[in-house]
Amino acid sequence: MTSSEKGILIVLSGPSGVGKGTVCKALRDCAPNLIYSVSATTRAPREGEVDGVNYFFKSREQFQQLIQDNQVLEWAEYVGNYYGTPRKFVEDTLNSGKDIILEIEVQGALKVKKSFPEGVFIFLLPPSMDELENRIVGRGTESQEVIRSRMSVAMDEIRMMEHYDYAIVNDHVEHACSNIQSIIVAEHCRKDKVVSKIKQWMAEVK
Ligand SMILES: Nc1nc2c(ncn2[C@@H]2O[C@H](COP(=O)(O)OP(=O)(O)O)[C@@H](O)[C@H]2O)c(=O)[nH]1
Ligand SMILES: Nc1ncnc2c1ncn2[C@@H]1O[C@H](COP(=O)(O)OP(=O)(O)O)[C@@H](O)[C@H]1O
Repeated sequence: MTSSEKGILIVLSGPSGVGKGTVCKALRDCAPNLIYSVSATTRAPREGEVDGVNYFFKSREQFQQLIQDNQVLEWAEYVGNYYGTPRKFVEDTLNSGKDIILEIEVQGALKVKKSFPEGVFIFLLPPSMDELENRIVGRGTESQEVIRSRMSVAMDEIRMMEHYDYAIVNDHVEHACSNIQSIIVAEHCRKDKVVSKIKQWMAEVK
């Protein structure tokens, strides 16, 4: 790949508890070249979460400063907290020709679509709403009240699925993972991705 070829920007969304984090973790094995964007958030860290690895944990004031300094590509408020994608890391990764995945909620994804219409937008669905609730309760990281809010947001999020290019049901993590991998492979085979290379060959033949 020449350095003039940009990487692919992949956006993965889906309701809380559907398994986005679990699938992304599994993707690290099956798609080792994929780069992960680490978001900034004002949400408190969950047990085991590490600053700079899972999120950059910020105060509300620090987050507002990031917005003011134009350092986030997009940001959104989700169930009382701010979440945003650091801009520079995404741009540098794409410019270096590497693919990057953003695991972000729907409002943010729609903002990214405006600035990166060529991005690939994937929505992760639960096998059923009951299973979604089982997963979010089973994870044991949120209070009953937060779970209720997240379940009600989930319905609105699923309605926004029409804005995405692909929908994947996370029945089994391995299936979801290999489907995402197949999408990435297919996107690399898009003719507009290879057309510049072909033009170069043609010019050399002349
Ligand atoms: N817009 C936006 N959403 C984000 C970002 N980072 C994470 N999110 C989303 O914020 C929502 C809440 O994330 P989190 O509190 O980690 O809960 P979880 O999805 O249940 O693990 C999820 O839908 C994430 O995909 C970001 O940088 N921007
Ligand atoms: N395909 C799956 N089958 C069963 N459980 C799953 C599956 N994917 C994820 N889970 C479980 O669901 C819970 C929520 O997953 P998580 O990755 O934290 O979701 P999200 O990041 O979308 O909020 C976790 O306990 C996880 O182990």
